[in-house]
Amino acid sequence: MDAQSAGDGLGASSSRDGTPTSGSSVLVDWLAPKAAALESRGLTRRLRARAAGEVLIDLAGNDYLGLARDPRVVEAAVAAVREWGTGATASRLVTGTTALHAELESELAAYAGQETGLVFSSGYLANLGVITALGGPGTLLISDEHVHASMVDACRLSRSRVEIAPHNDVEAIGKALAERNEPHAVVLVESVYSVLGDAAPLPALAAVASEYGAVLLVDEAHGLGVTGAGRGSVAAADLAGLDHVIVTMTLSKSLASQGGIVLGPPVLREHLINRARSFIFDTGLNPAACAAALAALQVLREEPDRPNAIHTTAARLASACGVTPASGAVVSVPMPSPQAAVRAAGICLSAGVRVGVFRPPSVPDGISRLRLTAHAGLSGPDLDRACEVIPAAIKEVS
Ligand SMILES: Cc1ncc(COP(=O)(O)O)c(C=O)c1O
Repeated sequence: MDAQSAGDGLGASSSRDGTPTSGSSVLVDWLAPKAAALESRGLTRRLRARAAGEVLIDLAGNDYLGLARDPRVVEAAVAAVREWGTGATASRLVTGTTALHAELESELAAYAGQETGLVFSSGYLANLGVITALGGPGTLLISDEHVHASMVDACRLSRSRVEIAPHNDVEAIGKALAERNEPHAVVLVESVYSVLGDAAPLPALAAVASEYGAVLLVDEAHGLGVTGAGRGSVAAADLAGLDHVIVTMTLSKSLASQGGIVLGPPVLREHLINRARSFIFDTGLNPAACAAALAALQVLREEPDRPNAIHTTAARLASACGVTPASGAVVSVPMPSPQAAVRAAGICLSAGVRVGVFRPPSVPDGISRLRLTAHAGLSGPDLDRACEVIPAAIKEVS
């Protein structure tokens, strides 16, 4: 294509010599109609920067155990910066593995009852890494319809055949496993679902996976620090350490840090070190994040009652909003429309209570929701206030 015809293709946004004309550009012409379409459906997302020192009752963040500002966790991160510097300096396979990464992997594996762990720089990348490393033409991936976007994206990247199973439908999963032609299969679920807040039937899933020679991958992003007295739902169901049950976790919720981990037998860890592209080609997790997660884990070991406060708070919030009690920290309140969800959240915010809003495409069933996260650190008066403000806001917009 010559310069002249390339210029013709630019349309109204550029002059014929390619210089941009005012008021229009290639990107504006391309993206503004998309933005307008989102806006008309009430689905525009906006960033809101938190101000330092802002005082709000927080039911939107995922600091479930209230450890993000715990002095023990903060000091551990600060000490790690002094000791190791501000970054990991390279990928894990080059210079990005420190003694803190190794310690975190063995501590977290031991805590969750697993043989080994491999730390990634986020939970998203942990899911991406393990699923693409196990996936490929000889592997069937069966995914619950409500799994997190990181698992959905991993399925898309994996080059595997993918079957989407109805939510928590063990029979459908069994059927897909029985009818497959692939030698290998992985079933993808969350222990506690991040949007609905309900739990997966793990014992039945592990049994059906075992019956058909498949692997069960459980994302414990919302289980760690919450279910099974903190150790997660896989440990609570006595499935930890089984050869065919593997786990991913994020360090960014209960452990008040950042990062992710894959837990399972040594043969899996070895395979991931050699095959998981989001491990190999990514800079290692910041050592300070490892130190914070280790310190939070230590608090969890020393204060095993901490997760109980999450459950009592979640139960109060669910009852105040008239919804089913949650299996973990996430209380999910269906709303009549995305616009109503956003308005209700706005009313709560002006009354000093921050709640989460989930709208399509973040909700697999298309139903917009308020998402309330129960925190162990919430004081009695703050919880009372939240239980007044949120139902009133829901009533006002419904
Ligand atoms: C179920 C689930 N898996 C994975 C992730 C991704 O974890 P991270 O935020 O560490 O990337 C999240 C977090 O939002 C999640 O809710």
